[in-house]
Amino acid sequence: MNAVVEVRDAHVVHRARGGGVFRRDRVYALTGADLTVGAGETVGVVGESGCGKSTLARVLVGVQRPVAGSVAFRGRDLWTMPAAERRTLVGAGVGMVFQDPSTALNRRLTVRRILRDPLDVHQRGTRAEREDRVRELMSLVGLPRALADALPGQLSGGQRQRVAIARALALDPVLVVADEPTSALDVSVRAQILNLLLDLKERLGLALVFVSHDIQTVRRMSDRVITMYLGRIVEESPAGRVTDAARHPYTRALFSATPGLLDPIDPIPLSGPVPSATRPPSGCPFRTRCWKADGVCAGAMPDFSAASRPGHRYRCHHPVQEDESSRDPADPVRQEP
Ligand SMILES: Nc1ncnc2c1ncn2[C@@H]1O[C@H](COP(=O)(O)OP(=O)(O)OP(=O)(O)O)[C@@H](O)[C@H]1O
Repeated sequence: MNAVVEVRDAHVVHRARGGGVFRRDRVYALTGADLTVGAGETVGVVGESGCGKSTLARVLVGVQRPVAGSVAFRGRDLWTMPAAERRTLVGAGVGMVFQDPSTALNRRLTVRRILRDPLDVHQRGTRAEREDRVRELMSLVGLPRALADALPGQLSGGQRQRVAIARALALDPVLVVADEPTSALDVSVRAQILNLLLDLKERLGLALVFVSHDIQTVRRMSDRVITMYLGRIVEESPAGRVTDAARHPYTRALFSATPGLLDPIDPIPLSGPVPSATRPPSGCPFRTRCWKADGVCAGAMPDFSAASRPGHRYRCHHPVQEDESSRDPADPVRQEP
């Protein structure tokens, strides 16, 4: 695989929010993350709220420095190069699309200025060429030219997200990272924005990392699905088979709870809350909610095992069998953190 970005054993630890200067709690937002995104592929990232999806996205685009581990963009280690070089390399090579275009766009700038800004900052072409590029970008994302002088507040939510996507594409990136790009939009325009992203990805040969709570959408959009739980990547599987071939109990449970599957599977209810990211359980972090967990799971987080299909791997001591359709009826054995 021709790698665009490679994250190796990345850890991100935050100081817990609130609690004043004497509070020393640490939030383990990302632990030992390994991920390679290849040229032209779409990688979906799923997991419950707070599991570290956005943190992983921020690490991928070089705005969050891991406390340990490495991030290489097109083969170059981002955190050993000077900051200015990193900003130029990532600024031109990666586009980022955020959840809420109302806050991601400067309210005082016209569409034209918003789209010209990255071209000005990176000094791309002459002024006339930049204006041409702005028109080209607007047409690429299906925005009428008449909107060039509009302010974000004069646009609909869908149009604003089109502007945000056009801005992300301004410098011809090789990778676009979209973090919940449709969750702030009306249901009626979500499909249009998703189709636009897929269409652009195909036309421009982009790699796309797609972070979403919407598991069905991730499955439809992606070549590969990454499942995260409490700061860890627990499974990586080809998207087409994720509902029936996933081996990690958490991936199975997550997808089983998704309405609207073509082939519905028996729902696997997860009991109990997600443990705190300030005090993750020892061993496998999912063990406190897992019906398969035993003492082994409390001891250590297993390394990745390769499943039978290429591109499919998981970290679990007691993986679900591929033909195991539902939760084991035996009483769940849950371990205390
Ligand atoms: N700047 C920060 N300071 C302290 N804790 C943080 C910070 N950013 C994230 N966290 C914590 O790190 C963990 C991972 O957060 P992250 O936003 O990556 O999760 P997420 O899966 O994207 O969540 P959501 O789906 O709700 O957006 C959470 O426990 C979150 O509260």
